[in-house]
Amino acid sequence: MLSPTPVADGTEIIVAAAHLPLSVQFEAIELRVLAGPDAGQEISLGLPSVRIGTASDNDLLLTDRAISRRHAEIRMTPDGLLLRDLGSTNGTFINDVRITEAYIPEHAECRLGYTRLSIRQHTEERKVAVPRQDHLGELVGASERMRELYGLIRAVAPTPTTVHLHGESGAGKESVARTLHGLSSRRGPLVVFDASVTDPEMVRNDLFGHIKGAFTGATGSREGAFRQANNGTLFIDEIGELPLDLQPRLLRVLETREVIPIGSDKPLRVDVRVITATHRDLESMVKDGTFRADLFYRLSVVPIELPALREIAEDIPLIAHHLCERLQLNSRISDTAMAALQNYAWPGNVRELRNVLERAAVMCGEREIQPDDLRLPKELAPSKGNAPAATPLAIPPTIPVASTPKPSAAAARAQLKEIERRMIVDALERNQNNKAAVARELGIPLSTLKRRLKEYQIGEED
Ligand SMILES: Nc1ncnc2c1ncn2[C@@H]1O[C@H](COP(=O)(O)OP(=O)(O)OP(=O)(O)O)[C@@H](O)[C@H]1O
Repeated sequence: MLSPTPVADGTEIIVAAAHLPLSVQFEAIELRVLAGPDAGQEISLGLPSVRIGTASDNDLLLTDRAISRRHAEIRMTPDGLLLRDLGSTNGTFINDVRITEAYIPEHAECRLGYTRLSIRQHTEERKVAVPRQDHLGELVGASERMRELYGLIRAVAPTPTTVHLHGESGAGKESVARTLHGLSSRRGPLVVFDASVTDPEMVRNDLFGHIKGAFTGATGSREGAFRQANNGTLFIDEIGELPLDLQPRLLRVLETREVIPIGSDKPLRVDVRVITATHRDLESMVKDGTFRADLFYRLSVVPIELPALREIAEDIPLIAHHLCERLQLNSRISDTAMAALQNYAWPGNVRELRNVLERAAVMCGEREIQPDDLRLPKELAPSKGNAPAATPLAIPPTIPVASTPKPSAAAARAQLKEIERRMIVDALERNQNNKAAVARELGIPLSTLKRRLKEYQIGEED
C-alpha cells in the first residue's frame, strides 16, 4: 500500500512502491584543500572524473605556483578513486609517496606542490518525490508507474549523472531522454545517436568523429556526436548493439570526459551528459561476454525502467487523447473502441498506438472510431497475462478494408500515402536524417524506407 507524505511544493513522497527505486544514489568526488595557498576550498562534483591544476579549465582550480597547469586527475572506478599524475613537474603524492597512478586509500592525504588535499568518494541517497501530475515534458500518463517515473526524472535531470533507460521498443525511451534534457538546464543541444547502425565503422566515425585523411575516403573531418552534444546531452539509443571493440573507447570518453577523433592523437575536452537506452538485458549480455562489465557499471549509475504500455493500461485513454491532439486527428474514439485499446497487448507500445490511431482516423473520417476500425490483431487481445515479443507493428503495406461509410479505394490510398509520407518526414527530422533509425522507429525494413523515400521524393536517395 502507498502511504503518501505531502511536502511543501505539492508533491508527495510515496514510501512504498514496487517498480522503481524511490531513492536515487548520487556519487560525487569530494575535495577539501587542507593546507596551501587555497586552504579552505571545498568542492563536491558528481562527475566520473575530476581534473586538478592551475589552468582555468580544471574542475579544481588552484593557485599554488608549485602545481602544473594540468597536474592530476581523479577517476571514479568500481574499485575506488584512482589518482593519476598528468606528467606534472613537481609530482603527485599519497601519504608522501610519489605516485604516477594509485588508488586513494581511506583517510589518506594527497599532496600536489604545497597543497594538501583530502579526497573522498561521497554517496548521497536522495528520496524521490512522486508528483501528482498527469504529464511531464513529452510524457503523458497519470498511473503510479508514470508518476514514479516523473519523480525520478525530476530528481535526476538537474544532475550531470549518466542515466541508463531500459524498456521495450516504442515505450518512450527517447521521450524520457528529451524530457531529461529539457529539465536539465544544459545549454547545448540534445543529440540522438543510434548505435544499432549495422556498419561498425560508421558507428565509430559518427560517435567519436574523425580528422581529414583518417582513413581511405575521409576527404574531410567529422565532428562526431560527442562534440556535437558539447554542453548538452548525448542520447545513445540501442547501446546494447555497440560493437565490443568500440566499448573501451566509449568508456574512456565517459571516464576522462575527453574524446579523441579517429586518426588524431589529440584529446578534446567535452562536457556532455550521456543517456543510454536499450530494450535488451545488458546484465545478461555482461554475463555472456557481449557487453563489457566496466562500461555497464559506468552507464548504469542511475538505471530507469520504463513501463510497457500494457502495464499502464489505465493511462491509455489519456495517452490516446494526447496523441489525437498532437497528430490533429479529429475522430472521436468510442467507449467500446477505447476498451479494446485498453485490452490489447501493445507489443510496439505507444508508437504502435500512434500508428493504429492514425490509420483508424483515416478510415473513419468524421465518424466515431469503433473497435473494428482499430484492426488490432486478435491474437494479442486481451492483454491480461499475455506478454508478446517486443516487435513493433509495421505500417500496414495494404489498405485495410473499411467499414461503412468508406472512402473510395483511391481516396483511401491517397490519404494513407499522405500519412505515411508525413510520418517519414517527421521521423527523419526526429532522427537527424538517420535512415536506419527511421526504419526502426517506423517498424519497416531499411530497404522499404529507401523505396518510400524515392517514391515520395524525400531528400536525396543514395
Ligand atoms: N508516455 C508517453 N506519452 C506520450 N507519448 C509517448 C509516451 N511514450 C511514448 N510516446 C510517443 O511514442 C512514440 C515512440 O516513443 P519513443 O521514440 O520515445 O520510444 P522508444 O522507446 O525510444 O523506442 P525505440 O526503442 O524503438 O527507439 C513517440 O512518438 C513518443 O512521442
